[in-house]
Formats: sequence, structure tokens, C-alpha cells
Amino acid sequence: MNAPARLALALNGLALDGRPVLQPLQFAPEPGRWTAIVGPNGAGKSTLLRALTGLLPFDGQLTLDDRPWPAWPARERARAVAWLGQNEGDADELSAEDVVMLGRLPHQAWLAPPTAQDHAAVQQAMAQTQSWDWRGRRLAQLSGGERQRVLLARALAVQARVLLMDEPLAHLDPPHQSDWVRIAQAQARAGVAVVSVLHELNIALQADCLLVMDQGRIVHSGAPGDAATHAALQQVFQHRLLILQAQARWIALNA
Ligand SMILES: Nc1ncnc2c1ncn2[C@@H]1O[C@H](COP(=O)(O)OP(=O)(O)OP(=O)(O)O)[C@@H](O)[C@H]1O
Repeated sequence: MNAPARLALALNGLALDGRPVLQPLQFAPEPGRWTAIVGPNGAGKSTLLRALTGLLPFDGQLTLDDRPWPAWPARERARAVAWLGQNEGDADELSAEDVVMLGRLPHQAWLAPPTAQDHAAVQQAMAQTQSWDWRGRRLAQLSGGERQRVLLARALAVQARVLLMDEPLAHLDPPHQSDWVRIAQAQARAGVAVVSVLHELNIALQADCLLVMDQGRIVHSGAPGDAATHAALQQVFQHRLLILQAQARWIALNA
């Protein structure tokens, strides 16, 4: 992989349709680590993630490798930061393989056909998410979980230095949730800054770092085993959790 990405967001605030959604905050995803953003509904998790993609206007600054985001050519930005959003369905009529190939667009010359390297990246990403077998089927013909694995493969095929995923486990069954964890961990080990918004606390507790949000603020950032992290989780989830250790892992039960 290329040099680790230094993506840094310094927000003075962010409003959507005139409504303040994020308070002043700073966040710089760490290369080589998987950060899970957690918090109650409406806390601002997805908005924070979208701010990191540079897709939302806000009062503040986003920099990549210390250079302001708008100063980067769009293709270089798209190569550096990959994004898996929620409920993506614009490409319903494309085959799964073509959808994943969209992840290679930032690597391709204008109107040039995909290279052998592009095909290899697509095959590798689809193998990782076990979606290669249905590469010829249209996205519209896939189940929710199958489709999610194709979209995850598209994000992986970018081979970006930052990987941002909003509720990536949507529709995934338990074994494929575990596979996703292994993919996130492997990406981080390879030097990628991995950030995911997750509602599944048991999965989030396997991340390297938890970013706990509430009411448009980051209220805590820490390791999954830290007592302070557990206290922050209890606070934002109204003390309705039971956080336990089992087989060297932290798990959270609804209380
Ligand atoms: N287009 C919009 N206009 C105004 N307010 C919005 C808009 N989109 C989202 N919001 C508000 O912004 C706040 C943060 O939304 P966001 O989607 O970031 O929360 P979240 O933490 O990801 O929530 P969830 O867990 O429910 O997905 C919410 O209160 C939401 O109602």
C-alpha cells in the first residue's frame, strides 16, 4: 500500500437544512487502526462519516496529508478514500462484477477499458466478500445481504488508504458479520485507516478504538476494554447495557 493517509477533520459545526447536527469536533482516523463509531439514533454518526468523505458542506476544515481537501484532484481523493454508504441502490441494473469495477474508476484513464490490474483487484475483493460466484447477476437480483457484500467488495476494490463504512453489517448473517470483522482487521493491519458506523455493539467492541457519540458530539474515544469506554457507552445508552467479558472478548447485552 501507499504511505498511510492522514485524513483530518476539524469542524466548527455542521447543519443540515438549517438544523445544527454536529457540534465543534475534531477527528483524524488513525492509519493501521479500525475505529468504530457508536451512539444512539440521531447522535450524528452518519453525518460525521459523510463529513469525512468531503461530500457535505460544513464550517471547518478537512485535510488529507495536510493538504486541504478541495485542493486535491477529485481522482486522487477518490483513490485515497473509499466509501460504503447506507442503502446504496443506484446501480441496480448492473451486474455485480460491474458494480465492483466501479470501485476501480479512480484508477482508470478516461474511457480506457479496465486493465488486468483492475480485473485482479475486482476478483480479489469479490473473493474476500464471497460474492464472486454471483458476479454475473444484476444487483437487483440479489438478496439484501448478498448485495451488501457486493457493495463492500466495491469499496475494497478501490484499494484506498482510508475506508469509511456506514452500517456495513446491514443484512449480513452472523458468519458474514464475522467475515466482515476479519476484513476490517486485515485492512487495518495493512495500514488502512478503517472507520465504521455500527449499531452492533458486540462487533464494535472488537474494534481497535470506539468513538462514542451523542447529540452531535464525540463524548469519548478509547479502547474497547477500557472502563472509561464502558462508562461512556452506559451513559449514552441510558445505562441499559450489560457489558461483560467472555472468552477474551467484550460483549454488550441489552438490559
Ligand atoms: N437532511 C437533514 N435535515 C435536517 N436534519 C437532518 C437531516 N439528515 C439528518 N438530520 C438529523 O441529523 C441528526 C443526525 O443524523 P445522523 O443520520 O447523522 O445520525 P446517526 O447517529 O447516524 O443516527 P442513526 O443511528 O439513527 O442512523 C439527526 O437528528 C437527524 O434527524
